[in-house]
Amino acid sequence: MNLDAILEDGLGNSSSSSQQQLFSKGNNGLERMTGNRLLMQRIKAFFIKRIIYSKRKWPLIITQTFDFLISQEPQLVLNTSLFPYSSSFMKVDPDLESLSFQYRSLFSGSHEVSSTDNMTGSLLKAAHDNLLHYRENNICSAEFLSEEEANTLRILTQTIPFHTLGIGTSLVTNALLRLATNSTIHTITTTNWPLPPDTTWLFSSEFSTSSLVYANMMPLALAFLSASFLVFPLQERETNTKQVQVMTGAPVWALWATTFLWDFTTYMISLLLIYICFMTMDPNGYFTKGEAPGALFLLLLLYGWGSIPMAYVFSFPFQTAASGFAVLALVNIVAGQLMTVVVWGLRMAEQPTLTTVSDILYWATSVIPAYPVATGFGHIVQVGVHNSKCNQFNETVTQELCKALYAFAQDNDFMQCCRYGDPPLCSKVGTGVCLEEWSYYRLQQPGMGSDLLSLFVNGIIFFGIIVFIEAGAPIFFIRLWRRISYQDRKFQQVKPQGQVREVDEDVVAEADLVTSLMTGSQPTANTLPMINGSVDATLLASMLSKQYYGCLVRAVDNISFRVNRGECLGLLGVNGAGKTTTFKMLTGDEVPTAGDATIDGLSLSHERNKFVQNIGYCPQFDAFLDDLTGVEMLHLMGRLRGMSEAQLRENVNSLVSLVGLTECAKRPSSTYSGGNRRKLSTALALVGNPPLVFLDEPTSGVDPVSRRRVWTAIRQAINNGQSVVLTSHSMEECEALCSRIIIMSRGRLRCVGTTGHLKAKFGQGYSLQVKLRTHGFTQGNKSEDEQIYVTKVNELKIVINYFLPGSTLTDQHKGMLAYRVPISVSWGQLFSVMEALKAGRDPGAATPLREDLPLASPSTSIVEVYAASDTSLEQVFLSFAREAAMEQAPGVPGTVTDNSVAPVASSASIIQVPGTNNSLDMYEVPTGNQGPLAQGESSQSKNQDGSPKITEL
Ligand SMILES: Nc1ncnc2c1ncn2[C@@H]1O[C@H](COP(=O)(O)OP(=O)(O)OP(=O)(O)O)[C@@H](O)[C@H]1O
Repeated sequence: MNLDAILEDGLGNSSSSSQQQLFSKGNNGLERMTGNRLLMQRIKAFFIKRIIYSKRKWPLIITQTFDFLISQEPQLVLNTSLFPYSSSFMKVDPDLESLSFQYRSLFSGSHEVSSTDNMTGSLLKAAHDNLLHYRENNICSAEFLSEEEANTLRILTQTIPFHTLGIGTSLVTNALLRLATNSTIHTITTTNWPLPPDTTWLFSSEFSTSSLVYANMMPLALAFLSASFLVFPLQERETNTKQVQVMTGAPVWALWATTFLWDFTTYMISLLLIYICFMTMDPNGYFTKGEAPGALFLLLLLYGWGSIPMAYVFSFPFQTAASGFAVLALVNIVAGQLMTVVVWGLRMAEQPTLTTVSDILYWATSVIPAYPVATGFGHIVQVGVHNSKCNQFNETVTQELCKALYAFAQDNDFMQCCRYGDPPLCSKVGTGVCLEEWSYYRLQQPGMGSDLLSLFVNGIIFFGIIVFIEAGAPIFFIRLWRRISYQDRKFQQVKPQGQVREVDEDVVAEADLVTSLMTGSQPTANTLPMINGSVDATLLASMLSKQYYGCLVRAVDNISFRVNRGECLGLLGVNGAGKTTTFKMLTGDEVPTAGDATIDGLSLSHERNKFVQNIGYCPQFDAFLDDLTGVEMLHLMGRLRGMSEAQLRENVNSLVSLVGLTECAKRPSSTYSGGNRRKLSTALALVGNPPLVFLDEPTSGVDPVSRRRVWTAIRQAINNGQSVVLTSHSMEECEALCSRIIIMSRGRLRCVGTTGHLKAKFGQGYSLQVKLRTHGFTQGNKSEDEQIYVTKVNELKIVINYFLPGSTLTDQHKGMLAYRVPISVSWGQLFSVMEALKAGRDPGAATPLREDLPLASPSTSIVEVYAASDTSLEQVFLSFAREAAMEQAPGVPGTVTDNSVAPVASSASIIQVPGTNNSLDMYEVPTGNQGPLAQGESSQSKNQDGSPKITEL
């Protein structure tokens, strides 16, 4: 089976009858793997994910692998050919004509040398004539001066172009060589080659500039390589993909272990390439002689062990891969380059205080792997330099040299290398010290033992930090801090914002029921009507609250509810009501400030991991890896949930066709439209049939046809016995799917019950929507039209209140009025009044005529069209939303936005209407913007039967 087949289908049809005992009958009739087989399947799923990701992200992998090559520098030969057109001057005293002749012979072709008696004058004139040409082409001039004591050869070089000093020196030395040999055959070539430098320092000092160069250049390359390992875990965390994977019950250590193994394997490829380069391109032999190759390999290996988990730790605090990568690369560069120079510089000063500071900095910076690897490179070079001091010449030359030095210069350092003779020659000289080779691994500097140890410890520390974070230690410390700092008590004292509302009796009864189910106590009389037979609840959420750090208001305030088995519970509320926060607490993403929840007895606060394993979660923002296709993501989640390959294929295929993803299922999800991404998120929550499914706005942005397909998938899950909690801003969706609904407002539960119950309780009567004509009353006079519109709207309100007694204005915009009409008004009455108004007729034709009414005079009707319907869930929802808006800004009408219309009185307004018998009638018009009818009507505005109060004067 090829790789693609494995990637798509997993390990193929490996389940056989003999393996059946490895499965357990899970929820909803699906068999789930258990024990080691499940663990192996999950590890396999994680690896497949990384293979696919790496396959799609090949540019990143290539960059990771070849990143170190950026540090290679070519060598540069310094001669006049670097400047195509040079012109310079030469001043020659008569005694040095022959030398100057040789000098001039080094210039040919486009290079020009002019003789002068006044060098300064000539240079100034050249600069004055053409400054640009002077700066860029007058690279070096020379003076050959014959003076009394000695002849002087002076070179005057430009400072702006690079390498002029080197070129000038090369010209002069070659002129001298030609003069000395009287031939043009021999030349001295001058090169500039920053890495590696020449070897003249070999005998001068233990400290080598070359080792500093290595210590600086290699970490630069490695800084980016190791920082790149942060990208994948950060993406997984940031997109919530990690959370949904862990919620399947897959052990988080397996996730990290597979991530590390994969990254380390990738790193090993880079390591081997770096290693081969060192072994093949090492002219000085620092890394190829003796123990050096082994030491280098170990250093690079341990750098991977230390730096990869450090990248993982850095993936936690950042929100985007770009910022995390940049900061980590910077930290690596500062530790690996800047600190190396600082520590070595302080040590070079050879002052006790500075040496102590340098030692402290050395150990402090060693916690960042970039530093020990940098010093490790330096130490390899230093030890190599030390060990090869005596290997500069072959045996014969060394012995001859030693004899000569022993005779004439016993204090020469090279005497340390004279180890032949008995006793060895080196032991007989004044210093009495024979050079001993150092081990690369010794702990004493410049051995690299301490560097290797630091890297090893780094790995353990960073893995320890990951374990610490994943074990929930931060949560533990947050709770501890809350307890120590009395935050819990302060939380209890926080008063809910806005006015304190009466709590609905159903909400109280639901909370009582949850408490009695959680504690096993007897249900109270309140709850008995809610228990229709026995209660079989999957989820119980009890007194959950969340107060975000630094916020005065609780995002969720003491809510209790249950979700029955095989039930779809709708969680409704306006933006910011606290729905997502509720989901986040129940999925372990946020820690509740107070309260607890259980799923089949597993407690959120005590068994968080086991609790969340039962949940399939479709978060508000899509949680999947964009580089994987829909099918690959579904396979990943199914495998993590322990499905066998055969069941998985079937389940995935059916979900893909159910939600309508067939066309794009095999494309990377980065190419999906917004609606298709939501469909995939829903399918991911449903795959593997988890017992409880949280769907946070699953169909936002999904077209109406596809939405119904998603509904079918959700209904199928409910029919399977799965429980679903759904948030949606589509009331149609909630009515179609949910058997019970809870409405949240400003963090609190406002009502709970079946849709029928909520409509009956909070939405009595009908809803009437009237679309108004806003112009066309005059012959195009806009301001007159406006005035007539305002008058007519006010008249219409009076008429509706009169002919449809008890109607309440619930909403008003320019061009629209919305009323709630009580049941006491019959459908027939409603339609005949509205039809008359629409036709511009007097509604008196349908009811006893009152000639004094303002609309009785014939004119163009303001009613363009109207619609009347039974109260919908949306209207119940809107009434709560309006109530919340009014609470937020008391005194400001919730949704009345039509400033052109005279505002509806805040409690009741009195409008005078001319009467037929010269008497004045006064109508009290009830205010719009009231809460749900069940919360009580204004006694001022209504009679007891609900009709408008009319007072005749
Ligand atoms: N991380 C946070 N820090 C501080 N406040 C937050 C945080 N997350 C949410 N909130 C606040 O908590 C309240 C509830 O937010 P939440 O996202 O739960 O609402 P919601 O009902 O899901 O809204 P929507 O329908 O827009 O998704 C809001 O006032 C929000 O500003």
